Amino acid sequence: MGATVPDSLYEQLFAYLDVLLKWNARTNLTAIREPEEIIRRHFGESLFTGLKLPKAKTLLDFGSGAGFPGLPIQLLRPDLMVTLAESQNKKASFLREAIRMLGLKTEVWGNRVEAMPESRRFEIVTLRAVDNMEAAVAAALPRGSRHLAILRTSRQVMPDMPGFAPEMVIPIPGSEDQQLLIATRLP
Ligand SMILES: C[S@@+](CC[C@H](N)C(=O)[O-])C[C@H]1O[C@@H](n2cnc3c(N)ncnc32)[C@H](O)[C@@H]1O
Repeated sequence: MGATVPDSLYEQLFAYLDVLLKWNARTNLTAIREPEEIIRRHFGESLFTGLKLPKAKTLLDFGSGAGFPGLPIQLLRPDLMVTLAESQNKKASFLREAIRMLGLKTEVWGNRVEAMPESRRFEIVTLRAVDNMEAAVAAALPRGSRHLAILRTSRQVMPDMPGFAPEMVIPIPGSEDQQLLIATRLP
């Protein structure tokens, strides 16, 4: 991955890691606590996703948690208008702080995605590790105007995605069975 993630990004990624570790020591943002694991799993999978996504102007990260995959994607693709949707207050507060500290213009929607005005649509919607994938995909469908990008394990049942066709399933390098599913809206 080092060959494709620009060197200029590492300073920002380490700054993000630093603030995440500080917040995670006193509030539970992510169950993964080891910095090496955070880099490998959270950063690695998010950056891999960012490298594989089609060109677009807008992206919604559905249930962003501590910012994955949306925030590393934002760092990798500063041209993209990224919205991080996170319904838990403390996680949304962390995301606002990380964005301020990194000097980004990323939007945080600190509520459930279902509460967004119906008119809000995004070219790409990403979903990773959301608790109820079926319900989340159902809520994500009307928000995605072109693509859904779902990080899932190969053992999970393929979600029902009416109006979308699975286009690519890409294994995540270095993981046991994680994969990136990209689905495209049917014409
Ligand atoms: C298990 S965490 C995963 C976070 C992150 N995507 C990751 O991969 O580390 C799922 C997050 O989705 C949030 N969430 C679940 N349903 C949501 C909804 N409908 N709208 C906004 N956030 C939601 C939860 O609050 C939780 O923080």
